[in-house]
Amino acid sequence: MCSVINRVKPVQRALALGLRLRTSTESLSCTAADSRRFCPGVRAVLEPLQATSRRCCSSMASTKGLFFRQLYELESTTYTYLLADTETKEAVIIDPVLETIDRDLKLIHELGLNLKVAVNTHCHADHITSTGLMKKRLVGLKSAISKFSGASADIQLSEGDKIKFGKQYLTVRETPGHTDGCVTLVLADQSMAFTGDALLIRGCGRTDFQQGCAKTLYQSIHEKIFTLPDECLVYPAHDYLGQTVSTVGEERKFNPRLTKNLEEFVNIMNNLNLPKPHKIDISVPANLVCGVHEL
Ligand SMILES: N[C@@H](CCC(=O)N[C@@H](CSS)C(=O)NCC(=O)O)C(=O)O
Ligand SMILES: [Fe+2]
Repeated sequence: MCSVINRVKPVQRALALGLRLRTSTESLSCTAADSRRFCPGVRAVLEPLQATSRRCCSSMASTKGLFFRQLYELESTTYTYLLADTETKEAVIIDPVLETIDRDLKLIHELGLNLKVAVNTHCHADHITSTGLMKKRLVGLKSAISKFSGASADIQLSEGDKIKFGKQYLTVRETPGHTDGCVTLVLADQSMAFTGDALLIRGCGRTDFQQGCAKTLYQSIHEKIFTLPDECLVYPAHDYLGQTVSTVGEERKFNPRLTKNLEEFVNIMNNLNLPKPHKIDISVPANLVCGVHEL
């Protein structure tokens, strides 16, 4: 019994801290097999942890028929997400970065995917999107961004729109506050939310440029993201501490900014005193035209 408790406690600690667990097969599979032999009290602790571990693997999908991959761009610390219908091979890419276009297109080609839409969660200030260049390289690809972003794209998104790929789709939830044109993209079964720079893991997007507004961001996150199921996985556009994924439940409980009341939140956001993103002056104008100067 003691040795079992000793194995469970680090897992609980890791979950409480929001750290990524290794996959169930690596860290919990033997205990899953063993768990049937444990007393009900131990099983009650262990089994939800095994389920969470399976769900929290940052690059796997638990939705049937969904391919999912989290990709990373080193310089701007950006996460790009590739999702596809495993049957039809239709795919969507979220927040692709210019520097990693060759890597992303190679992967799409190797996997035999038919990329339908390249979507930006907002007009990024810290890096240049690859959506415009991708359109030049992939026939039929459409770019998408919020109609409130001020940026040009083939598809101007607004609240409730669906981005379809095969039998799967993402629903658009407008989550302004970091910028006017920020959207969160939610998978049909609400198991995953791509929050851009609105909600970050244990943080949130800054509100001191690009029409940022702390009050608006607070309302967006509480009304449009924290109303999703607790188990919904949160995939942000950036993480500066190496964290890859969180959940709505975790962020509701542990996010040091969003657990405050509105007044305290506004005060925190108005006193972040962050330096401007070093590429802001080239990124914003470029991203207003999908990262290229003619579409
Ligand atoms: N050092 C980076 C920029 C870092 C930064 O400002 N990140 C933004 C998201 S990208 S617009 C942000 O909202 N950060 C919130 C925070 O609390 O860190 C660079 O020079 O590019
Ligand atoms: Fe941003």
